Amino acid sequence: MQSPALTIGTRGSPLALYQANLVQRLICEASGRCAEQVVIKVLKTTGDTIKGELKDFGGKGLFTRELEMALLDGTIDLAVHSMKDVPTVGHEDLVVSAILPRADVRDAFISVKHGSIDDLPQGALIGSASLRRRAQLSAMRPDLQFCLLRGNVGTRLKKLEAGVCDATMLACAGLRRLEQDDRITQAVETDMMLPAPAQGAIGIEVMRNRADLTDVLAPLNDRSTELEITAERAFLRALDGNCRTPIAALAKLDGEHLTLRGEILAKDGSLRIADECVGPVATAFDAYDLGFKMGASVRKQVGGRITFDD
Ligand SMILES: NCc1[nH]cc(CCC(=O)O)c1CC(=O)O
Repeated sequence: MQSPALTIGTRGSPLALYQANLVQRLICEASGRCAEQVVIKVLKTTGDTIKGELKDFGGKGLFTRELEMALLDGTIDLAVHSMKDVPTVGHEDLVVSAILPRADVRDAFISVKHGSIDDLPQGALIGSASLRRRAQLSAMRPDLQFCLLRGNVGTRLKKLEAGVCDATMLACAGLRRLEQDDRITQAVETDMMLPAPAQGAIGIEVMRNRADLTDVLAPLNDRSTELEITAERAFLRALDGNCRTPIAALAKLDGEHLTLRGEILAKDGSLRIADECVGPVATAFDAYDLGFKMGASVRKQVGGRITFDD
């Protein structure tokens, strides 16, 4: 008997569409379904229609909320997300049930005139809406100035070329997926700039009660990436639920051991508290525990020195 068609919900940006197409292809390969049995449905999300600063719109779940509503009302069977955009506290009826192998986790520095962050002239203008990137750059270079550079990756690169700002920062992973990685001026090493929790990872969210999808999705899950981003997101969860605080985290699984690095910064970069820990991790629970404990410990170290908006 032929199984009913599965519907993948996605945002309409080129990056989201690429990611949905990738998931469609992987599901077909793993389950032997043909492409007609796995259809892609494009949904508009709030994050795609607003123009101002993300944090002014209650940043939480901006890019994922509509897809989650569509999962809950049965419009779609699977939602494909950049895990970086997925809030750490989710709906109780939903679950992220597969994480694809992670791409390049680094941030990319992109500029027409300047070869690297270190080469930027005094007072250079950086186009970025990301609180984390602004804070990290300010910590390195307090002279830098910032402006908003919103829109999808293509739009941002066009604005940069038009001279709206001196440089911008984007995730290497997204640029690679859009075959725009030849635009990367400097792939910034993670010891210079720690990425956002879950940067570079794609996740597939479904209704928790869809046991029928377990067999379809299990082959797509990458265990190392799953454990790494679980620790990173637990660190984030212990510190902030609103994506209004500059927080970075990166975990690396090496055999049975997970190394987690994390940091929180004041928005203007004037204070940066970083931590690192290593522990044996066999399950996602272990990874969560390790991340959450480090987050709680950093929260203590912060004391009252950084304002949390939650
Ligand atoms: N917040 C937008 C967003 N969500 C995921 C990515 C890139 C791909 C990824 O990190 O998986 C981007 C753009 C960017 O930061 O450059």
